[in-house]
Amino acid sequence: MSASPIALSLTTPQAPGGPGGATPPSLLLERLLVRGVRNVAHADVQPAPRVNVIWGNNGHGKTSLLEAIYFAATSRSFRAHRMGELVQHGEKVASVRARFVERWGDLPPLAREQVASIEGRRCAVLIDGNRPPSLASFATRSPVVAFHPNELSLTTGPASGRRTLLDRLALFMDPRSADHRARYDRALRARHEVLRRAERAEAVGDAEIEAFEELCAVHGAAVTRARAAAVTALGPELEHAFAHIAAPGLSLSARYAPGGSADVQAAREALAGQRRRDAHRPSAGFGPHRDDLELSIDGHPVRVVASQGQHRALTLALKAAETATIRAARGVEPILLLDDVSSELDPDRTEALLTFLGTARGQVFLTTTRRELIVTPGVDAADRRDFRVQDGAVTPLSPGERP
Ligand SMILES: Nc1ncnc2c1ncn2[C@@H]1O[C@H](COP(=O)(O)OP(=O)(O)OP(=O)(O)O)[C@@H](O)[C@H]1O
Repeated sequence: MSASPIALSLTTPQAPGGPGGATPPSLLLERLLVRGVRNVAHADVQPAPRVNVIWGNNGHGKTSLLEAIYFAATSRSFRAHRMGELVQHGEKVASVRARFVERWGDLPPLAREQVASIEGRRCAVLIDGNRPPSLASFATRSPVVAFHPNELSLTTGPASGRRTLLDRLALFMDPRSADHRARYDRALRARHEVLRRAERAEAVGDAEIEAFEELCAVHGAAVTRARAAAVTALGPELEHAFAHIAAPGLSLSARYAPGGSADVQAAREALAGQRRRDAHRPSAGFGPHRDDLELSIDGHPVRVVASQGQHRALTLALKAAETATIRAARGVEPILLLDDVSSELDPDRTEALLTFLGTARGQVFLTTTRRELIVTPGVDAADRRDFRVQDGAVTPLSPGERP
């Protein structure tokens, strides 16, 4: 198959005081030690500050390496349903140790070591040897944005994917939102259980139902407010990114479609009024677990009017907008993790994505099976490093080894 090289229009950031002013604050992963993450039994990686190309054949561990970076930064995975999936078969523990450095112009760099590990179902995290106050505070320290092929269904798939996107943004804009979300989910499940017991004529007091509804109303309203703020911040970034990536002249709009209410009293009343019906449904008919992010092109829902190419462009625009929104909220360039983007996209769209993401000026990790396609003409040799992944072993390649 013949394919044109993907020109990554990245540049090496200017030194402080150079053209364009001070270096933008950025986050760098300087070193990564991986133990027992999927098929990567052991890896010691020292990435370049700008572009890192992770190259290898299918099924050799490229995505697992990206997943390890994501895990060290967020304590989560971008693809696992259960975190235990990351633990290498036959092992008990998976762990990743990462040295992150924040650079803020002329100020001395801020370095820290983050460790994330899983043992059984337990996930533990440390920052410089200390437990952070919460997983949310851990996840916001080192912002990363991952883009992997599954996300190509972000605009066509279920609303849960879009809610997850909003929650990631909300986390950076208001770290307490993650706690509200967790408490809301627990209260919602508990209310449902109580309603079912009541339906089976078991003795359930109104006070018990009201207590759970109160928790649903309070934490649900907080989730609704946080997601509404996330959509307000995301909207303009998304329009800008879409205009850049898709054909010009199309107007894109994003609207928050809440399934609940930001008003606690209104939420209380809605839940109380739906008890009988909710007992027979898989979940409550009211609340932020029913939220969606509605996207439309020229006033028509994207589900109905968008072509396949436009869906892809829109997904890329969502990731670019996520990056910009997190950058604005956190104040540093997020690290970008791009998994096998080129295999799913036509060359024009891929180039558009990479051109757009190139303006982000942060550290980039990307996986590919075709290393010869990734060309980075604006990047100094010292700012790019390529790694080969074979049977879970990660080896740096010298620049001379480039095809
Ligand atoms: N818990 C696990 N323990 C050991 N191996 C695993 C585990 N989970 C997945 N694997 C295997 O790890 C290998 C690497 O998977 P990975 O998705 O990282 O490959 P990849 O190089 O990104 O492939 P592709 O290019 O097809 O996306 C696969 O062969 C997979 O079956």
